[in-house]
Amino acid sequence: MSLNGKVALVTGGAQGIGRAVVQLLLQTSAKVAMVDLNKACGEECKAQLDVEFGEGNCTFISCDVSNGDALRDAFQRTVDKFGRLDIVINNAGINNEKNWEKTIQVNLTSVIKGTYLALEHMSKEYSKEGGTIINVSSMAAFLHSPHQPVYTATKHGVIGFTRAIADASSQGDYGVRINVLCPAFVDTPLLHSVEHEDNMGKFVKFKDDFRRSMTKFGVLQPSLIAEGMMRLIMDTTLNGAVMKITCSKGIHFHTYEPMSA
Ligand SMILES: NC(=O)c1ccc[n+]([C@@H]2O[C@H](COP(=O)([O-])OP(=O)(O)OC[C@H]3O[C@@H](n4cnc5c(N)ncnc54)[C@H](O)[C@@H]3O)[C@@H](O)[C@H]2O)c1
Ligand SMILES: CCCCC[C@H](O)/C=C/C=C\C=C\C=C\[C@@H](O)[C@@H](O)CCCC(=O)O
Repeated sequence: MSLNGKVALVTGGAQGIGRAVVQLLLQTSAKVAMVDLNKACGEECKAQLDVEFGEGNCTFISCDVSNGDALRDAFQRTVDKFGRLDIVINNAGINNEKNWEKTIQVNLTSVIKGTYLALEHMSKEYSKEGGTIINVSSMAAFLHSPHQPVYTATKHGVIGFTRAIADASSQGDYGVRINVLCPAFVDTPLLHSVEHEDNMGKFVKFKDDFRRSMTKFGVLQPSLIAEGMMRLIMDTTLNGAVMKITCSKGIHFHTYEPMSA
């Protein structure tokens, strides 16, 4: 399994799930642009990856994905540095029910913008060579919690948008496969943010419910989510697929009823 000659851009790549996929992409010989808001974490992560994989394979771009101009610039800088773009993972996400408008901006609006920018750089519509996009949703889109109403809404939105744009890609012959990934609970710093009133506002009172769900359903490691992403990247038959990753069923796919009149 090699991605030699391929270039990937991963948002939220400095930590958690994003970091695990950056690592796996480098292991499979892709060049990677790690796009993240957290400059200190991003620079430290890049320094470690340079030691492990050699300089010149990974670049860190400091960027807030909710700033449209900065996100556009991050895509351009990736192509300027590595000469092309083949894989885009719109992964950056937050969990903030207090500043819920920001949650919509980061988790949904930026995923939509990231998808459109990816298409500008990869779609045959723009005379490019094709590629693949993964948008990160959550099992919260299937098993909601009273603790995270707006987070849940954004993750539903990511699935709806991704399935529709994937259809547009296949019908419009864009040459770009676009899929969505829904992890259950994953052991990352984000998961621990559910404990805090600064993030959760009045919904913090449901944190015991949330903790019970974590105990019931278990907590996954980021490396398994990266493995799921690699499958979405490699399997050229997949477009508009909704991959779920849970402790009970591992990596599997959601099935939808065919539409009837
Ligand atoms: N951890 C879980 O249990 C879990 C479960 C399902 C889905 N997810 C989703 O997976 C994705 C990654 O989450 P994680 O658990 O790795 O979180 P994390 O907080 O560990 O990492 C997220 C990364 O995104 C970056 N980021 C946040 N806001 C940003 C912004 N505006 N611009 C650029 N970068 C930004 C952070 O700096 C961080 O490096 C998110 O979309 C999240 O909703 C997480
Ligand atoms: C701040 C981060 C929040 C993360 C939210 C997280 O993604 C929410 C997960 C919610 C539920 C997970 C449930 C997992 C259940 C499975 O083990 C299984 O029982 C259900 C399988 C259903 C299916 O795959 O069809």
